[in-house]
Amino acid sequence: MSDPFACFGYSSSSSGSEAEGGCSDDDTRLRRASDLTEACRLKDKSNADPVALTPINNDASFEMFDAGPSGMGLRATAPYKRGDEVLRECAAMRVPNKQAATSREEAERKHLACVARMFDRMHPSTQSSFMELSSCQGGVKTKVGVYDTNSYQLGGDESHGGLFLTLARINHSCRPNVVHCWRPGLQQTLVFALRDIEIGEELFTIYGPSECMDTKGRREYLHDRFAFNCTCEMCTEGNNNGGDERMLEIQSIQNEISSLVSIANMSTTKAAAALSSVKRCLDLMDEQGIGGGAFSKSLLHSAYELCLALDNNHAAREYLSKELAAVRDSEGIECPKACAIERVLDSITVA
Ligand SMILES: C[S@@+](CC[C@H](N)C(=O)[O-])C[C@H]1O[C@@H](n2cnc3c(N)ncnc32)[C@H](O)[C@@H]1O
Repeated sequence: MSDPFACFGYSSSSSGSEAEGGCSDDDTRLRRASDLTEACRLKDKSNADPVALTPINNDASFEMFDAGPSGMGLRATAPYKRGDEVLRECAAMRVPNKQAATSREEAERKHLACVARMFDRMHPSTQSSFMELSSCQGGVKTKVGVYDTNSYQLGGDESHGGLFLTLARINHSCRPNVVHCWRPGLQQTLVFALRDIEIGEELFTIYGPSECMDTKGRREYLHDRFAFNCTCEMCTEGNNNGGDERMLEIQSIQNEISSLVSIANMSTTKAAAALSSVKRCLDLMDEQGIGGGAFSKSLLHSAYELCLALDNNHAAREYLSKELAAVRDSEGIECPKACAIERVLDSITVA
């Protein structure tokens, strides 16, 4: 899977170097305690007796169900508040993304051999859970087909991918209600609620693309990259409520903001214009239902920098506080990035 937030200078799959920065993942306070020691009991497709599927949270507040055209999915069995931790999980399999090869065929052969080797190392019960997962490659289900359909990037450098047996059951939405985040310090992927979620609501993360696109662009991207026709709420709405126009305007503002080179040395007029674009973009994201922390934190950071350039420390502080809330909600309360922002917040003087 790709990293939908990488283009914002943020990575959903990496929180950067977690060994540094004074906040250890060991003392991360969880809003929802979790432990990987017990098997979770999830319901099978027929809705018959719950079946033990994969080693995940022993207090998981979700279950697996038949989500219709998108296959199996996970839905909430308890309400979540924005920022709640939904899941944390270790990879059942890790595979390097790029291996030295002289041709595409050789690279594919090596990839296939690596997945097969890693599969052989897994416990037989993990092997069966792995083979129960879906595959976007038609015909006979293969190990590599299952891996390629369900794996996520581990970290922003994209050197390795990993397959998580429970995360793999979360379907995609272009308007997700959860966000996943690889935490190198924990060597786990964590999933957080992007907004309040009610009992019975399906959990959706975002597989990509990393930039805002209209329905046609997103559908093409998802089809090319993951071989499915997206049936999510936003794609079904299309431009009914002006969604496509909003997404294209958001994309254009994001491009404009990311092309700003040195905010610190910018003229006041330019900085003020850029700040009003950022505000417009944040409003559009809210209207489009993608205003959750994972999407907005990079823009909030730009707004903070622009306010500093405009010598408005008060507003800078407000934007940085909002960014901190967004980071905590989407990466964890005491993730290293949140700790770093806290230190900067403390250093901003307001007259
Ligand atoms: C990582 S798996 C998700 C879990 C899967 N539905 C299952 O039954 O195990 C990805 C696959 O789910 C399906 N899927 C996920 N999100 C979808 C969406 N928005 N629209 C249509 N199919 C989707 C596609 O078949 C895709 O290849």
